[in-house]
Amino acid sequence: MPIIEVENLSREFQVMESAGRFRRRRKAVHAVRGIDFTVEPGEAVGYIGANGAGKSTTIKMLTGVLVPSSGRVTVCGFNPVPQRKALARKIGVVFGQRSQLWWDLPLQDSYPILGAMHRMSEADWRPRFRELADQMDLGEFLSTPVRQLSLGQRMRGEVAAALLHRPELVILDEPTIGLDMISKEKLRQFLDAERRENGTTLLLTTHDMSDIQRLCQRVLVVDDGVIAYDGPLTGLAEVAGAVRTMVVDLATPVHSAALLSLPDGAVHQSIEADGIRHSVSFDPRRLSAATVLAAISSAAEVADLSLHEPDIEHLVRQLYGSARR
Ligand SMILES: Nc1ncnc2c1ncn2[C@@H]1O[C@H](COP(=O)(O)OP(=O)(O)OP(=O)(O)O)[C@@H](O)[C@H]1O
Repeated sequence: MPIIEVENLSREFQVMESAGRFRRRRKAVHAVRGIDFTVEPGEAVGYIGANGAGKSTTIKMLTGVLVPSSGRVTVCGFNPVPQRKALARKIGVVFGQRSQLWWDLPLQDSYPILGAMHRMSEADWRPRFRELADQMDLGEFLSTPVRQLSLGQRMRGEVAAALLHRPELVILDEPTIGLDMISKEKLRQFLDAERRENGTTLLLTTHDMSDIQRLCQRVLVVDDGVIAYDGPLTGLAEVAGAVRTMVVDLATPVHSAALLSLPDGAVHQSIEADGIRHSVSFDPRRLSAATVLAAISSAAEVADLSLHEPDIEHLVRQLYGSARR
C-alpha cells in the first residue's frame, strides 16, 4: 500500500489585488491544480520546482497544516487535517526555516520533551537518542543552548529531533539550505543510511540538485501547480531534450570545423588551444557518441576525449519552461 496517495489535489488562495486607484478586488491564486502521485514505502522522492511552483503548499497539505480546496490526500493511511495528531506519530518533518527545538535550552534537553510528546518511555527514546547523537555527531554541542548553535549544528539537531520517534516517513523542506559542504554531506549520508537500514521513506524539496542526485531515485517536478515530470532523475535529460557534449583533443591542430566532417545533428561548438581542442554537442536520442567519434576519427587523429552530461539544474530549468508551453 502506498505511504502517500494524492489524487486530483488542488489548493487555491483568495488574495486581494488592486483594481484602479481606490478599488481592490478578490483574485484566486491556484497554487496546486489537480495533482496526482503516490509514494511507496522506502522510496526517496525529490519534490522540486521553481519558486512559487506549489511545493510548500503541497507539503502543508501532506502534513495536515493546510486544508485542500479539493481532491484527496492520504498519508500513512490517515487523512492529514482531521487526523493530524495520529499522523504526527508516523511522520517526521524538517523545515529548514523553522525549528522544533527549544531555543533557550541546551540541545540535549529538547529530546526528553520530544520523547514525552510522542509518548515514548525513557527506555525507548534514550537509546534512540544516543544512536542519533552518535550518527549525527551531536556530542560536542549537546550542552550548548540551541540559540548558540551554528546553522549546520542546529540542522543536525533538527533531523535527530524529527527522527526520534522512528517515523515511517520523513518530509524535509529545504533541509540543506545555508549549510556548508561538510554539513550537507553529513546530512545526506545520514538520511541515505536511515532509508537503507530502516526503510524510512523520504520526501524532500530542495533547490540543491546535489541533494537529489545523492538521495533520490525519483523526482517529481512541479511547475505552476501541476506535475511536469514524475520519474527517475536520469530520465529528466530525455524529457528535456538535452544535449550531450563531446570534447576531443586532436593529435595535430585542425583550424576549421568543416574539416571534421561531423554527422547530421552534431553541432560544432568551439575550437580552443590553437586548433587542438574541439567541442561538439549532439542529442543522444538521435545520435550515439560512437557515431560522432567515428566521424571525427576518420578526419583527424583523436588523442583524448571526454563526454559531458547536461547539468541537472539546467535540465530542470528547461523542464519548468516546457510544462508551460
Ligand atoms: N497563504 C497564501 N496566501 C496567498 N497565496 C499563497 C499563500 N501561500 C502560497 N501562496 C501562493 O501560491 C503559490 C505557490 O506557493 P508555494 O509556497 O507553494 O510555492 P513553492 O514552490 O514552495 O515556492 P518556494 O520555492 O519559493 O518556497 C505562489 O504563487 C504563492 O504566492
